[in-house]
Amino acid sequence: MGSVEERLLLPPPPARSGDAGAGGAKRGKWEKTYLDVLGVCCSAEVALVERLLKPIDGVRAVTVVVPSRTVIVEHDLAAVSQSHIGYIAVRTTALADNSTVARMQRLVEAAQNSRSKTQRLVDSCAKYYTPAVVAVAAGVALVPLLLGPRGAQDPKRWFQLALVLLVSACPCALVLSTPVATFCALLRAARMGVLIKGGDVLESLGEIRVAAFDKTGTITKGEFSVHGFHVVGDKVGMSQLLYWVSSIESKSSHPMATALVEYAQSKSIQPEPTSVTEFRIYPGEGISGAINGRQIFIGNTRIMARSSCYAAGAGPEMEGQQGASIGHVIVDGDHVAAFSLSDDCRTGAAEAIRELRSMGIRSVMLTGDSKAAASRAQRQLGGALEEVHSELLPADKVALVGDLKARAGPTLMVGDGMNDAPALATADVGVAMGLSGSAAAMETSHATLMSSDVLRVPAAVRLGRRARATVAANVIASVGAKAAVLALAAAWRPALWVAVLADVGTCLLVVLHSMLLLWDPAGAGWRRRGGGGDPEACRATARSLAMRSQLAEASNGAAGTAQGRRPGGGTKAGCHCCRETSEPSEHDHTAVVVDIPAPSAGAERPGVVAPTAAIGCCSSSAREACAAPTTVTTVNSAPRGCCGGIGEGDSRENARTSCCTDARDSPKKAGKQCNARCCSGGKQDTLKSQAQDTISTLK
Ligand SMILES: Nc1ncnc2c1ncn2[C@@H]1O[C@H](COP(=O)(O)OP(=O)(O)OP(=O)(O)O)[C@@H](O)[C@H]1O
Ligand SMILES: [Zn+2]
Repeated sequence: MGSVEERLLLPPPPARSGDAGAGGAKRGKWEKTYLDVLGVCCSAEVALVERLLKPIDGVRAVTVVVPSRTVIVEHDLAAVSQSHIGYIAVRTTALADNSTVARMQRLVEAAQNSRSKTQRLVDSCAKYYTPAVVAVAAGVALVPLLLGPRGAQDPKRWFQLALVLLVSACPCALVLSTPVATFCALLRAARMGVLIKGGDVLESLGEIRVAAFDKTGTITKGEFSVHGFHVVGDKVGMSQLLYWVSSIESKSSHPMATALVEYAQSKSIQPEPTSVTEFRIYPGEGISGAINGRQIFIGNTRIMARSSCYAAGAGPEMEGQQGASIGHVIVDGDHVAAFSLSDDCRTGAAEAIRELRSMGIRSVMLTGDSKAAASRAQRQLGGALEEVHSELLPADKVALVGDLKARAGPTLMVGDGMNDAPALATADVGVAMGLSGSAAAMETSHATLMSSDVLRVPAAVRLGRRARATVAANVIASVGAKAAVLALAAAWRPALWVAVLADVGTCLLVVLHSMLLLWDPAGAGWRRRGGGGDPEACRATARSLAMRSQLAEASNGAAGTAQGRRPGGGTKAGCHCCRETSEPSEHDHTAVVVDIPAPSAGAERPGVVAPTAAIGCCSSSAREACAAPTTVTTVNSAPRGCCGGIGEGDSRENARTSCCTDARDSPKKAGKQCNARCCSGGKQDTLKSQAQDTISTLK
C-alpha cells in the first residue's frame, strides 16, 4: 500500500573499534569491538546481552561493562564483521504520526482546544455583557444631569456609584470560574491515569446515571485458558488442525487467539502465520483465513452460519463446560472441531461496580461473548451488575447504549475492542481501556484509561461531579460577591476600594477553590501518582534487548530454514507484533469488516474523533478507505509488521497494544507479548510515562 514505508536500516559501525586503535587491541585474527549500549542500566541485563551476542558464529567473548554502558566483543573479523554484530533491520509499517504516543498528543491537543458547555455560554454572554455594563455605568454617572437641579446636589455620589458598578461588573472571576476548574480537573484526571478529551466530557461525566461495561478485556483480564479442544469427525487430524488454527489465530489480536496459539505450542505445534492468506476479522463472530488451500473459519455459532456450516452442536465433549466460551472450527464448510475457553474478572472490577452503585449509577454488561461466559463473569462479580446482555454484535451494543440513554439517562460505556468503538461513540461518555485496548476504541472514545484499572472509572465520575460542584460554587461566589458590593453601594455609600477588593478577592478565591480539584482525596495529596522508576526502565531495556534477539533470529530464519517456525519462536513465540519481521508474502493482507453507525448530532462534541476513525485506520490509505460514505467498511492493509503499524488495516492486531500494558500488568503476558513496543526502538516501553509527559503540556 502506498502509505506503508519500508526501509532497511543498517546502523553505523560501532562507536569504537579495535582496529582503529582507539582502545582496541588485535590478537592475531581476533578483534575487539567496543559498543556503546546506552540501554544497559543494571547488571541484570548482562546475561541478556551475552545471550544475544555469544551465539553468533565467530564471537569468542562478550564483556559487559555496566557503569560505562560498554559492551566489548571479541570476534573473528573474517567470520563476523563489526556491522554484523545485535546490525538492526527495521521495517516501518506506519509513520510516527500513527504511534500511540502521537495519538495521545493529538488527544491532549484536542482536549486543550475544546471548551465546555458552560464555558461557551459564559464566553458568548461576555460579548454583550461588557458593552451593556459600560452603557449602564455611563447612564448612572449621567443621572444627575437627567434629574436636573435636584439630582445635581450629589453628582459625586452618582459618579462613584458608576465607578463601583464598573468595577463590580468586571466579570473576571466569573470568566475564570469554569476554565480554571476544568483545567485543574483535566490535569487531576491525567495524573490519576484518565485522559479526558475536554471540558465537555468532564461535564458529562458528572451527569452519568448508567455505566455499560464490555466484558472481555474490560471486566475480565482478557487472558483466556483453553479447557478443551476436540476434533469432530475424522476428516482432519488434531495436529493438522492445530497447525491451521494457530497459524490463522496468530494473525488475530483477540484474547482468544493468544490462548489458542499457546495451546497449539503447548502441543509442540508451531504456527506459521506467513502461510495464511485472505485473513479476515468479523467483529462479534470470529476470523477466517486460507491455508494449504483450505478455507477456514474460527469463531462462535455466527461464524458457522457465515461459513454456510450448520452443525448440530458443539459435541458431547463440550457439554458441562460451565461458563466457558465455546468456539468452532470450520474447514471448507465442514465443522471439524470445537473448543472451550474462559477468562477471569480483573481485580477491582467488582469494587468499581459497587462504587458506582454507591454513587447511584447502574452498571450493565454488554458483551459479544456467549451467555454462559457472561453469566460466569456476573457470578465472579457477585451479581453486582444490574443487567447482562450477551452475544451482541457491534451494532447491538450501539442499540443498547441508545436504549440505556433513553430509559435511564446519561450513559457511560467502557470498552476495549474494535467491536466496542461504535458504542463508545454513541455513549454520552465513551471510555477506552487505553493501552490494552484497540486504537479504534481509543480514538472513538471520549476518555481513555491509561491502564487496565477499572477502578478509575468511578474515580473519573467522582471527579466529574466534583468539577461540576466546583464550577457551580465558583459562579455563585463570583456573582454573589459582586451583587453584595453593588447592593451595599446602592443602599449605603459607594466605596470603590470595597469594589476593587471584592473583584480581586473573588478572582483569587475562584482560582484557589478550583485548585482544590488537584487534591487527591484518596491519599496521594497534591502529588502525582505512579511514576516509572528504575525497575521499569530496566524492564524496558530488557524487552528491547530481547526484541533484538528476536529480530536477529527472524532474519536468520528468513534465510530459508525452519519450516513452520515463527520468527522469534526460539525464545517465546507469542508476540503478535513482531512475528512478521521476515519478508512478507504478497498475499499477506488483512481485511476488517465492521459496521460504523452514522454520526449522531451528539457526536459533534469537541475532541470527539469522527466515526471514520472508528475502525482504527491510521495509515493514510486506510483513512481514505474509511472516509468512504458507507456504513460497512472494508480495509485492506499492507502486510503488517510491528507495533508501528498501530491501526493499520487489521486494527485489532496492530492497534491492540495490550502487549505493552499487559506486559507490565501481568507477569503471565510479559513473556509472550514482551516485544510489542520494542518495535519503536523501545520507546513505547515507557509509554505510560511518555504519555504523562505529553499530558504535562496541560500545565
Ligand atoms: N480470533 C478469534 N478466535 C476465535 N473466536 C473469536 C475470535 N474473535 C472473535 N471470536 C468469537 O466471537 C465472539 C465475539 O467476539 P467479540 O470480539 O465481539 O466479543 P468478545 O471479545 O468475546 O467479548 P466483549 O464484547 O465482552 O469484549 C467471541 O466470544 C468468540 O466466540
Ligand atoms: Zn472487549
